[in-house]
Amino acid sequence: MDLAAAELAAGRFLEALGISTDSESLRGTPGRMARAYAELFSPRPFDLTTFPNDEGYEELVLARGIPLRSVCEHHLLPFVGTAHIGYLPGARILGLSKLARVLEHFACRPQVQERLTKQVADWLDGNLAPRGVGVVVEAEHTCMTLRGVQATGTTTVTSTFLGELRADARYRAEFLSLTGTAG
Ligand SMILES: Nc1nc2c(ncn2[C@@H]2O[C@H](COP(=O)(O)OP(=O)(O)OP(=O)(O)O)[C@@H](O)[C@H]2O)c(=O)[nH]1
Ligand SMILES: [Zn+2]
Repeated sequence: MDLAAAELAAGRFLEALGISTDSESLRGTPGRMARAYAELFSPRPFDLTTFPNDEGYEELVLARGIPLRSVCEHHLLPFVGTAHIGYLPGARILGLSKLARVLEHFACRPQVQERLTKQVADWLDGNLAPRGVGVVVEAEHTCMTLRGVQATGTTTVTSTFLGELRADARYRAEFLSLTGTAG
């Protein structure tokens, strides 16, 4: 990332939109814009901490209501909401915080909600080798609610189910019921 170049470009962007940055209050705005977007596009590294599933726990492990913030790649406006991420353990279980960290990892980039949902599910599937994975994301896209069609209050729901959570309707129903997304 080149923050100085981003600040220069942000200043030119505002100028082109007829927004003067001459006042004391706006003087630092191009720099703040550059730093704000840099922050939104900088995922924090994390360790994949897993433990042996010594007890042979076979049921759903589910983190509900994980806060989500990302940026839509079409308008670079935020979308915010919650994600529910769960898996059916195989030989290993995952450190619980990592479910939120995986989400953050894929959210910190220009995104579309469908891809984000699938990337989280595929990452868990590939790195943890669980028997099944489920990811449901509910988010408000400000490009759709604050501007454009201005569909205030609309939320978008996306989901990906893999393995036994895809194949076995009982597990999927349990996931949807526990997350309150069964409809
Ligand atoms: N599928 C999908 N679309 C998204 C997402 N975030 C934003 N969009 C949509 O991306 C589309 C871009 O459409 P365009 O017609 O190129 O842009 P636009 O003229 O600003 O469209 P309007 O928002 O309808 O005014 C819009 O329909 C947005 O709602 C997302 O996560 N997934
Ligand atoms: Zn958008």
